[in-house]
Amino acid sequence: MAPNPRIMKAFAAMKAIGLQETKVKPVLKNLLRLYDKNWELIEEENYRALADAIFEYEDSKEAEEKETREAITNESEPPLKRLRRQQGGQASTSGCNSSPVLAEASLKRPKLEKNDGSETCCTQERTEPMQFGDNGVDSALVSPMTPLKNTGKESASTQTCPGHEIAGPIENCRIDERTESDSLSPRTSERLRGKEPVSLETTVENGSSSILKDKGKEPVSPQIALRDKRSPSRRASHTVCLKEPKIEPGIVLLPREKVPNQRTNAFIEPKSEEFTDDLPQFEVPIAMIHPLPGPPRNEGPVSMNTSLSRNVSTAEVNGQRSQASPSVDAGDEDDNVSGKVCKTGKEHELVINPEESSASFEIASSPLGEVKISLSCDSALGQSGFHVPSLDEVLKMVEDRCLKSYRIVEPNFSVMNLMKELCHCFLELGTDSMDDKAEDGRNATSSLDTLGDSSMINALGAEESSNFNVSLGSSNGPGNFKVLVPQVSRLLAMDGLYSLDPITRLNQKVVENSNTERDKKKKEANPQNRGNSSSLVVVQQRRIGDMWPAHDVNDISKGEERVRISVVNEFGGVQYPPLFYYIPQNIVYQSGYVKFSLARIGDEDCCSSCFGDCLSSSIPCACARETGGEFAYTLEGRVKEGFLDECISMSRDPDVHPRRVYCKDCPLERSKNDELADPCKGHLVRKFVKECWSKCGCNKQCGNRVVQRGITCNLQVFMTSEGKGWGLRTLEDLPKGTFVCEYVGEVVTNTELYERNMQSSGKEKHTYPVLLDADWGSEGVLNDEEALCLDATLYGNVARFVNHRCSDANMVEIPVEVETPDHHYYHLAFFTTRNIDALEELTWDYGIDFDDHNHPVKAFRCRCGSKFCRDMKRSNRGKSVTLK
Ligand SMILES: C[S@@+](CC[C@H](N)C(=O)[O-])C[C@H]1O[C@@H](n2cnc3c(N)ncnc32)[C@H](O)[C@@H]1O
Repeated sequence: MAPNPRIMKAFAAMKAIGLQETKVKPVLKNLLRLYDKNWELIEEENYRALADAIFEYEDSKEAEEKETREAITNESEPPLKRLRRQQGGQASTSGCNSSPVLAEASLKRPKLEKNDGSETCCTQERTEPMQFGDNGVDSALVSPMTPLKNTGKESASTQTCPGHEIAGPIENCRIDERTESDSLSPRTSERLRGKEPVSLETTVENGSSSILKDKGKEPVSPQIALRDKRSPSRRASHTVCLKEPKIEPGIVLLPREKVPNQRTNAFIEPKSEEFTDDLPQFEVPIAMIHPLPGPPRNEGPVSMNTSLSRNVSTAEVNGQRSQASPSVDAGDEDDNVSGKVCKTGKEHELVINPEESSASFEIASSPLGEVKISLSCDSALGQSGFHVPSLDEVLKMVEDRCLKSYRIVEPNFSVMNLMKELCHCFLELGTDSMDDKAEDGRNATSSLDTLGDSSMINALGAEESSNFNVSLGSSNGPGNFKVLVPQVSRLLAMDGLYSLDPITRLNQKVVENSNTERDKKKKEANPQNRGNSSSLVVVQQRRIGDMWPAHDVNDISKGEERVRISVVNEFGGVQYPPLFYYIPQNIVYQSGYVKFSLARIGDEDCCSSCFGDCLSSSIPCACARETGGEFAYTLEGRVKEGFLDECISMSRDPDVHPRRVYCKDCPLERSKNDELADPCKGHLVRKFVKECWSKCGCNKQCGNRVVQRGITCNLQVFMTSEGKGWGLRTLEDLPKGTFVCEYVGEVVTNTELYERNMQSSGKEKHTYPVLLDADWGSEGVLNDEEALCLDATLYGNVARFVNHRCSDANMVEIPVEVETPDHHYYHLAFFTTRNIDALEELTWDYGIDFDDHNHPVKAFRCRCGSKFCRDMKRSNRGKSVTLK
């Protein structure tokens, strides 16, 4: 590609004032991005903006280096940046302390467009550093702006793209990682869409972005679509071979236009940021959460028409104004309502007499929002042998009756929730504006103590205001059912959360005992162990605009998995994750080409003559071909150590794995800066596991069918303490190599993902797309309509809660072939990288390069707590704070 004359001019201008290209290039890149490639702004006043920016950058870099030096001196430890370079593959797997770090979303956009132009991609095994550079921009490889992008694991030159030197047909330089296995049994060459599997041709259209991942420590994979903003005459054609399947979760593909500030940040990023332990607003749901409309006000046998201004409330029963209950104090004449003013004069009470004259129903709230419900029923009076039944019994019976009588289809319906709903409605109706305290609502804490102190006074007292108490009346009196709800802010409705999480209280105990009573913790944390009180603790989350399914905190999978997966927040605040639909298997959204058919599975890709369990056969069947003629799984259903270790090493220390594909013009790099793209850093050739499937003769329990049988571990979604938002943990000890879960989501094309991101606000804190790029290098030309991603934002499984951990994550992702030998679509499965104790958080390395300041959008600030954390500034800040 001919050097851009404007770039050359800029370099020349800067050279004239003593600034070398190496310093100029990264800053220029960012400036171009910042100014949307408006060269005029850069060229103005003899490149003043550029010069200023370079000096500013130099200053901030100097300050940062100073800070780092100080931290190193203080701690007698090598800088984490170095650790990252040197120890990526030797990460410790235990004893990681959690230094809190802030999080932020990392946003990218995919667009790989097909090009029928020149072949610009090559794939090859790289052992020698190769030189690059014909356009005067290669100096970026050693740019100060990206000191760690090249990681030190390999010299700058080793990352340079050979493409400029390697001409000729792609076939000549492409590598097929399945050579060995193919020699055992020819791999099907059939390709979806009828394309020859010889090259991946991608037209990267300028003026837009595309990024997926740049681990910094390893090659990157393209995740970004490139939208054409250029004139056709300026389009560049690039053929790209991609073979690096490192998946990028937590990276969402967003149009650059939506993140102008982040672009700005990227430019000035080298300055350290203020450390704060404030929790980021993780609870901002991924999906738009609208304020809930008030629940139906005129439904059911009792219609309440309340008009609450200050202490005023009225009630009608079946259209008639209610009679004051015996408890009503008629002294509230000023308000001219039938209601009670308590001694404090600050409570109002709504009294409804059901049709039975002998029953009364009371609901009251204090100015602080505490709500009391009291149902008095004297029909038992005079009946001999009356005893007070247990609350559980009563609730169960009522629920059974309600389910039958009112044809309630929601299996998680509970009276307690009904009562809570009542309280919420009362609060909602009695409050002027829902908007004022929307934020507070996120922090509202509540819990359920079904057997706790029944004293209404205590329950309403300030100290106890976070308890939810239920009690029955005295044994010799009428059944008097009282539900006290403290300040459960109606504002929780903003998040669709009626936050009466019963598990919270149990788990508060877990926290208290965290160091000493692990077994007890396990028991308490697992709602499956909580005996028959579970009927009380199913919390029904309200629907948002009728669009969203409620979460069931006892089992977020709602029975879709073989095990229940509970949800807990031990810290109060929002009790439920953002709403999404739980799906146990990937589902195609619309255009993704995922076609399974038996006809596509050749004899060499299945074991039709097998019977029972393939693993028990002395000769491995055809399904072991993909893994070199040996099954990847042990008889216990774990990934074999050797295979696993190789996958782990590939993830942690990719540089020791030379098998890569290199793009001549890497779309990922172009996505960062399409005019001054860095050379491709190479894409790892990944190892697949192949499982038996329907065309195989074995049975479902065959040892070579692990991922397809789904989750079997006891898992729990929990609120992390480090500020990473929700996370996933195990409730049982897991040996190394255990399959935990698959990353499940909607199968979307890059184009669809791009379109989604165009519509997103760009403010999402958590992001959930992952690229299925593990086999791109062998797929020939993939354009955006063909390249697939998994998006777990709206539809997903528990894997969407797995947080990132730098380098020493306790899970690794392995691509798994199940239904189709074509690796265009595959399953992404998580296996443990070591023995994991119950209650440990499950993590995986997203492969984010936190130092890549060239990214148009910054990654979240990492709070992984690993001593190998690659988010340098975050880590250093954490340390300096610790030292104080
Ligand atoms: C796939 S989601 C993981 C679940 C997420 N924590 C939640 O609450 O839904 C990825 C997002 O989690 C957050 N996250 C994951 N790992 C993190 C880490 N080590 N530090 C800070 N935030 C993290 C980031 O916001 C990221 O975009």
